[in-house]
Amino acid sequence: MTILDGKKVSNDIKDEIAEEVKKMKANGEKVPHLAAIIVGNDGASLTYVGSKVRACERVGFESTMVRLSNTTSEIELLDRIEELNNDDNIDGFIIQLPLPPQIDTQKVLMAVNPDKDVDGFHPMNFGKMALDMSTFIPATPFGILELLERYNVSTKGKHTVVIGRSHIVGRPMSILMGRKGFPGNSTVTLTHSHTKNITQITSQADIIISALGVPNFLKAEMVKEDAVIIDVGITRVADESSPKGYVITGDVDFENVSKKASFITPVPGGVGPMTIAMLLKNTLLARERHLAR
Ligand SMILES: Nc1nc(=O)c2c([nH]1)NC[C@@H]1CN(c3ccc(C(=O)N[C@@H](CCC(=O)O)C(=O)O)cc3)C=[N+]21
Repeated sequence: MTILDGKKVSNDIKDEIAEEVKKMKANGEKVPHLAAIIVGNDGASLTYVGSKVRACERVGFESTMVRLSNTTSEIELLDRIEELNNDDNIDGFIIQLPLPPQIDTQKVLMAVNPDKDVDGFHPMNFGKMALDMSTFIPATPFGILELLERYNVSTKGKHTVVIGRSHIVGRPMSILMGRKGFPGNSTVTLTHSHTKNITQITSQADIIISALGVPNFLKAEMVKEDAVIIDVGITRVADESSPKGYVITGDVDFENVSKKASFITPVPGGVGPMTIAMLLKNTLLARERHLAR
């Protein structure tokens, strides 16, 4: 069994990006600048955006965090997006999800200039991804592909089962694993809340990508020997014995499933850190595209 060490790989990627930034600086070029809009005070969202800002500092990017109150109207948010779209200093930006209920998420994501959409959530970029055109690939799926690639995990002709059809993980992942090339060429099954007899499906899988958000959902009885297990779940479970008062728990019963797996991602230290590294990678790409405009 091999642990797919997202923490380590993400650090390697950050080092590679930092090298690129050094070269840009040596050439007198402006460094990439990422902005993040965060609406409200959700603890987990603030933690993630904080990690993104710190990651920018580490690789030498500029970053801007735009904090808006929980009562922000859709119009106000659209105005802020327009400002970032028109701000020549900003190469790329993200709107941290989820958004409060008074805001129509799809409408907001459609307002982002596709050339600055480093999350890859705009329908134009999602469509390009589905059509194998060059674009921003959403950071979490992109991170999973990168992990599979760097550990040379074989995907061709394998049966990949994706659990969860969210717009940011499950749906794009199901498209990407079935694309031509590596990592891809998989036969994909997308499962969700209406799937019947999920164990029958997961136990046939060569690769399982679980993006459900139900702690310890995937049990050893549900996976076959030597399966590849990618755990995208990151649920905070209350735990008074830990310093933060909670522990981050994945979708996978790691202790038991890891005994059967050929490769497995841990939580924390697996897919999460990769997400942040790939957001930086997309920002670097956005800087290059910006220069080309
Ligand atoms: N517009 C938008 N883009 C996103 O990419 C986005 C988002 N909204 N909303 C929420 C999800 C979630 N997400 C994570 C990023 C890093 C970790 C991460 O670094 N996790 C650490 C643990 C972090 C901790 O201690 O809380 C780990 O798994 O090792 C997790 C989750 C990005 N998301």
